[in-house]
Amino acid sequence: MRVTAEGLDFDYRSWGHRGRKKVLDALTWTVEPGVTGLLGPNGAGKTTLLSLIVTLLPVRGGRLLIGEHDLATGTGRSRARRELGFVPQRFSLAGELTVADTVAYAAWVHGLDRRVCGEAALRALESVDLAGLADQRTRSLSGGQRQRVGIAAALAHEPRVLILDEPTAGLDPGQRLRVREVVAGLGEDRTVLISTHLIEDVAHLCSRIGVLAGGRIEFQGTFPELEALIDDTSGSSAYGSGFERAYDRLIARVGERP
Ligand SMILES: Nc1ncnc2c1ncn2[C@@H]1O[C@H](COP(=O)(O)OP(=O)(O)OP(=O)(O)O)[C@@H](O)[C@H]1O
Repeated sequence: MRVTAEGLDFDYRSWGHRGRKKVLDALTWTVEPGVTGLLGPNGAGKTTLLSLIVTLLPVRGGRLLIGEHDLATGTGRSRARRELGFVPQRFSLAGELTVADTVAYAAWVHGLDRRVCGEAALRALESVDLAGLADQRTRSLSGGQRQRVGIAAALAHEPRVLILDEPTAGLDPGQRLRVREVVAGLGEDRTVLISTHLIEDVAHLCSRIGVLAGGRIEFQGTFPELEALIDDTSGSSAYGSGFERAYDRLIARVGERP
């Protein structure tokens, strides 16, 4: 299932908040099935775009479609919500609940019949490789395990589109790798869109990449295509030369393109 933005505008002022005039400016982009990375400098509007996609913010200008469902209409939004799973940048888990109950509750909130929520939770936990911890209380989990519980909770109602806002931020390298492996598997039969600052994530995970800058998708393509934007004369590759510096260079190069 595709996510399609056509001429999408957004500003927080018309939404009653203080802030910069335009965050998204006639943004046009199609996210295809598989894992797509959304990159961009701090404050570029990545979380805003994800919030519009998952219907947390209203579409006021342009069009946004989840498959055929147009988020500008009430019917479109409610149909789209069944197809959407979302893991926000920060979320909290009720520490006293077990892992299985946490995910079963999320399934129930997403409208599944109470009688099938337990089964749905186990399926989702298997897909993030956490079925072995089903009976453990969430307060005893590591950061990476918590993140995987969050992903399972977003998956339990079997959405075809999964949106992850910085899923590996704050994790240690081992946990990051584990979350990455899980996300890669999920992209085999879904549309997965992840926002990230980590060039390692996009290098290892994303079949397609979009770079958000100046309110628009300034670059779309594969990681090697993005890498090719780095100055050839620097003689270094994005992946091999210090991730953060390389990331800044990549983003700067995208912004400089004619
Ligand atoms: N609720 C809000 N009210 C007013 N302005 C906001 C609000 N949320 C975000 N903004 C502003 O909108 C712009 C885009 O923010 P957003 O969080 O979408 O960017 P981002 O690319 O996700 O940033 P980061 O990489 O730092 O997470 C920023 O200038 C931010 O200050």
